[in-house]
Amino acid sequence: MQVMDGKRMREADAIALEEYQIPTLLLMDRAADALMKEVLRWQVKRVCILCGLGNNGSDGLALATQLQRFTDISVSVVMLGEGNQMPADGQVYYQIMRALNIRSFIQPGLEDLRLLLHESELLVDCLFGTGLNRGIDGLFYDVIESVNASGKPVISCDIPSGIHADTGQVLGTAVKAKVTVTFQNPKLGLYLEPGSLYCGDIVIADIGVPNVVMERLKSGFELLDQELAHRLLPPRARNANKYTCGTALIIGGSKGMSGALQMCVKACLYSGCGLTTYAAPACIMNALTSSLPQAMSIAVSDKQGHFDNEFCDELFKAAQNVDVIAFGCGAGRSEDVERILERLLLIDKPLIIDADGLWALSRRLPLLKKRRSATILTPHMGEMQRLCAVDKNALQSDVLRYAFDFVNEYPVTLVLKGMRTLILEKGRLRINTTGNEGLAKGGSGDVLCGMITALMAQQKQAFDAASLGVYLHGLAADLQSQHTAFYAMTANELIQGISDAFLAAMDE
Ligand SMILES: NC(=O)C1=CN([C@@H]2O[C@H](COP(=O)(O)OP(=O)(O)OC[C@H]3O[C@@H](n4cnc5c(N)ncnc54)[C@H](O)[C@@H]3O)[C@@H](O)[C@H]2O)[C@@H](O)CC1
Ligand SMILES: Nc1ncnc2c1ncn2[C@@H]1O[C@H](COP(=O)(O)OP(=O)(O)O)[C@@H](O)[C@H]1O
Ligand SMILES: [K+]
Repeated sequence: MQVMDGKRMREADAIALEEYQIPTLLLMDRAADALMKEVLRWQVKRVCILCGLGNNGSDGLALATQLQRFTDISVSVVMLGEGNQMPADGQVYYQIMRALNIRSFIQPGLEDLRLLLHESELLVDCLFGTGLNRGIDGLFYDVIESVNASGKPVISCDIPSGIHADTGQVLGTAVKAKVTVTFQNPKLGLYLEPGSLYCGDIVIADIGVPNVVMERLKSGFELLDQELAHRLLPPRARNANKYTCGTALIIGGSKGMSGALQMCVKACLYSGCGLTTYAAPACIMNALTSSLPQAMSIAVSDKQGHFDNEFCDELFKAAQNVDVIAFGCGAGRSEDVERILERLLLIDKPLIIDADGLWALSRRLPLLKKRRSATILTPHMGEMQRLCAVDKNALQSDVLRYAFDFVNEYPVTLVLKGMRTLILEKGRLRINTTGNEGLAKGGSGDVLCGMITALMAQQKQAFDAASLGVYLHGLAADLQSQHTAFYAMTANELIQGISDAFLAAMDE
């Protein structure tokens, strides 16, 4: 499923009209059908629809007429301007609404509005959609604040009003919805923070723009959902052997951080890698070997609890002989760790860099340009800030631009971790749909690194391996959360959930 920006959605509507003779009015009727379906699920008797002055508001008027014609729900409409200020299609529904005697309030005072919201059981937010293009103020601001203060459940039409469709930013204020019914294709802003925190559950409704139109408008943005994940699963032949399933070397750990490496290796073992070897400083080997009997190990002499670069010959020899290398989990920060990363970057093998490996990389970014094999980076927002050398606010307010700038400059697959993890390569973006707040604990990222390493060893396509790893990691958390409280979830539970995640993804 493609994810769209506002500009492409407008183009889609225009092409539907001009080349396929599909009038906007028909699309609006379908949009209103989809909204009505959602309203009916709430089993309420009194609904208030708040309408702005564009097509989003017109969808709201269309919904009002449908609810009046097809249900016994009592409908009230709040309009933030006169009927003749609406677009032509909206005026059609406005006239029907008048003829049907639907209760409507044009620019009501705030006290009246609050009373109306209070007596309603469900609100439908049709103030702004993809046309929002400046900060919200004046009456619109007060209305949105009143909607949020009412405590009533809200269904947003297309996108919560106040959220920018392309960036997910709040322009002044925004409606907090329980559900967003988004039309044709989901909008970027529904998945980027903070928009992702305002939209509630997302329902995607086909309103009848022909598929050929949407395919023509290739955005390069894709929703990482069950359908896609299923397609990305690496085949496992009946006559597979440990070598055909890929070999991986995972390098990491340091004094006090053996757990990070252990989680990463375990996740790799649980995710289908044929042969997994890990390399760690000798001082933590005892802590690892008994808990990782299925993996092979290389002990490297240590220097104050970290790898000693002088004694890494066996490690680099092994690195030459595996399909994939992962570096960083729990490796700590030292000059030797930086040296080791430098040497790994020169090896012509796929390389996954995580955690402290990303710290070392941030001081040696130009080396990425010399890479001849795939490189996957898995930063969280803090690590991304360091890689881009920007402050938190700048990154958060325009995360996609920074992420695309990065992959345009460096030949990498970028896994930008967060509530909705983003996977990027030049010109391509996938947005993950799995995962939950149970993952907000140390160790979750190490598990992800191990899973991506295993999938890379098996299918060798960095963008796909990274995407599938992110999807399954979130799905493992979602499935585990059916019987484990978010509070109680640790990397152990997550690893235990990997098998169920694979089974679910294998389901057609
Ligand atoms: N165009 C089409 O063919 C269809 C559009 N649809 C709906 O139309 C929406 C997009 O419609 P529009 O492009 O008319 O845009 P909107 O309905 O989002 O609103 C745009 C109007 O609000 C004004 N505006 C923008 N920001 C403002 C602000 N901060 N304060 C006050 N006024 C502001 C604009 O100048 C414009 O007049 C979609 O989200 C979707 O809900 C659907 O009806 C399906 C068909
Ligand atoms: N609230 C959340 N919702 C969804 N996923 C989350 C949430 N919090 C954390 N995660 C996921 O958990 C992982 C955490 O990674 P990271 O911050 O590197 O953890 P660690 O410190 O354990 O390595 C990422 O994959 C991230 O997407
Ligand atoms: K809206």
